[in-house]
Order: sequence, then C-alpha cells, then structure tokens
Amino acid sequence: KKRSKKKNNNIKDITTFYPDGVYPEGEWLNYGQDFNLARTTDEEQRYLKRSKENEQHWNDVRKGAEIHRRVRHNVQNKLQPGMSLTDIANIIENATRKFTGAEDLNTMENPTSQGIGFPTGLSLNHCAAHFTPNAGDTTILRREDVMKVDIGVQVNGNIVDSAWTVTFDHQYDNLLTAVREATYTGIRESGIDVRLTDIGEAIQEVMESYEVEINGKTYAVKPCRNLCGHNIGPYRIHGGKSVPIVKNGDNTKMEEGEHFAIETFGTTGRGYVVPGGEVSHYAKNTDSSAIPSLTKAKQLLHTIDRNFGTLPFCRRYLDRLGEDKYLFALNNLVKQGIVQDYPPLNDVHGSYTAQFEHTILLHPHKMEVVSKGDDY
Ligand SMILES: O=S(=O)(c1cccs1)N(Cc1ccc(F)cc1)Cc1ncn[nH]1
Ligand SMILES: [Mn+2]
Ligand SMILES: [Mn+2]
Ligand SMILES: [Mn+2]
Repeated sequence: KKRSKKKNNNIKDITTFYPDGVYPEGEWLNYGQDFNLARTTDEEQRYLKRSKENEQHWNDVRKGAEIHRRVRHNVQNKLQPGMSLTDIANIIENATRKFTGAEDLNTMENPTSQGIGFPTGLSLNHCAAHFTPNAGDTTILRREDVMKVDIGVQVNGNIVDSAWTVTFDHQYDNLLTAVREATYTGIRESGIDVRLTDIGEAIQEVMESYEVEINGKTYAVKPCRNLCGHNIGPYRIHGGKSVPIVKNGDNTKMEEGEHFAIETFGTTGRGYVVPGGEVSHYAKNTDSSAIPSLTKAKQLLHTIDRNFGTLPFCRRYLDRLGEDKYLFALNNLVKQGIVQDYPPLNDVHGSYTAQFEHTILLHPHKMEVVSKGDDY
C-alpha cells in the first residue's frame, strides 16, 4: 500500500523564498527602561550609516534566524509521544541542511560556510542540556516527558542559538511559564554596559516567584544556578562571557556589537546540574595547538577540521560522514585537550527542568531579538 506521505515542498533552500537575499529583522527592543540607558540618535545614525560588511553580517544572522523559525515550526507540527529522539533529531537536522543548502558536507566547497550550528539538544526531564542521541539510542518520547529542544543554525559562522521546552501534559505549565518569563526578563534587562550579575539577579527573582504542582507535589521553581547564557563569536558558540541566571557578583559588562544567547533553566530539583551519562557533544578547543599522537586521531582531527572547524558536533555527524571505529581516537583528542567534550548536564533523577533561549544582537541604538518567533 502506497504510504500517504505528502512531500513537504516548503523545505528547500531558503534563498527561493527570499530572492532579494534580504532576511526579516527580529524583534526590536529599546535598551533599559529609564532614560539614561536609552541610546540617542547618533547611535541610531551609526547603525543606519551601516557599512556594507556590517549589513551583510546582520543579514547572515537574520537568515539563520528565519531558518531556525521554519525548522522549529516544522518539527512542532510533527512532535508526538511515541516518536524516537533519533527521528526527531533527523527531522530537525535534515530541514536545517535543506534550508541552508548544506545537504552533503562531502560535496560542499566549504562545509562550514552554513548549516547546522551545533548538535540538536533533545534533553529530557532531569537532564537540562547537551543530550542528543548517539547511534543505537532507542529512547522514545513519552507523554509525560519535559523535552528541551535546543537548535543551532549557522550562516558564515554566525550562530543562532535558540531553544524551547516541549510538553504534552499541562501539569508542567507553571514550570514553563516561570522559565519563559525569566528568559524574557533576562532579554529585557540586557543591554550595552549592563553588568552580567544584574541580569542574573533579575532572572532569579522572576524564576523564584513561581511554583508548580506536579503529580500532587508542589515545588518552588528554582534556577539551575550553574547553567548560563553566553556571548557568541564567529564559529564560536561560547565567546568567553557567561550570563548567569542567579546573582553572582560578575561585574563584567555587555558590549556594543556583541551577540548573546540568553537562556534560563528552571528546575524542581536541587537547583544545579552535574555532568553524567554518555557524551554526544564535542567541539575543537579554539586555543589548542597540540598535535595528536595517534595516526587514527590525526585522521579524525582532519575530518573534524574540514567539516566542523570549531563548531560543536556530535557522534551521529561523524557516523554520517562515514567515520568508523573512531571512539578511541576521539577520546584521545579529548584527553589531549584538542577536543572538548560536553557531557549531558543533569539535576537529580525524578526532577523536571525547562529551558527557553533566544539569541540577541546589541546594535548601537537598540537590541534585536533576532530568533524571536510567534511561538516563543
Ligand atoms: O553550556 S555551554 O557550554 C555554556 C554556557 C555558558 C558558557 S558555555 N553552552 C555552549 C554550547 C556547548 C556545546 C554545544 F554543542 C552547544 C552550545 C551553552 C549552550 N548549550 C546549548 N545551547 N547553549
Ligand atoms: Mn545551553
Ligand atoms: Mn542553546
Ligand atoms: Mn546557548
């Protein structure tokens, strides 16, 4: 019997939808609520007198954000309990590859010019981040699960990092509302010359003002105090600044022109995460120049350099490139500090964690929430 699978014709190179090559702007926010943070017209002039390469840069991020919105809308329409996490990851990653025209890294002139920004996070329940299935994983999404979907899209190294939380049971609604409102607060509090600790304090206050009843037990929602947002650099998912989600005394300031991922995590557990479980996420260390000792490790590092550069990757992407029996060599690269591993980050078993994340751009005159959609 012919499967009634209709082909989704809306998933193709995004340039067919934007023949003029100009991508939609995100949501604009004024800096700060009081007068002295509002940026005056000469900052606006500086933005408007934008240089060609600057405009190309912002347009690249906006292209990635539009792809991000379409990829997440596509999977949101398909998500059901009973699906395997592997199928969910492939739906997301194949759509990203199609929209960016990065379908086969082996045939691309420059495999890192655009495509997947980092591994698709599909972290369940007490696991808050950095889980994606490895080959052979048989995990099935269940009705009672709280799944954080964390998607990365990159265009010329400009990474759009945005995430939301999927549930099918309304008993988690207050947990999601707490985190969504905390993330929105973090976004509104961000701005040029703002201290990171002040953002964390504002996030924490909103997060802790919520409680949630799950399976008959009432919890005060807590921030996962050792998770944070971060600035983003070209081909660098973590630019060195961490945006705390609790008050932490870090007086480092946000600066004009920076890209930030503002993400908050709420939990019914202990309020902090620990690494645990099988590693799937890896990334080349930007500040390592060590040469691998093992021949197999040298060959693997060449594959990583060509296909990912300093972008994070996961084991499934190595499998897809035809790499085989690479685990010992990969662990050697990790031991030598050439590659960093990012294990899953978990609160206690039986707890529930939620996440919302957007990427923001600190223009001279206003903030642009570039990954904003009508979903979150
Ligand atoms: O937790 S982080 O390592 C971090 C937070 C603050 C400073 S560094 N991380 C960066 C990252 C690491 C590996 C990836 F594959 C993707 C991203 C944040 C994050 N994970 C998912 N979305 N955003
Ligand atoms: Mn994260
Ligand atoms: Mn993310
Ligand atoms: Mn992030």
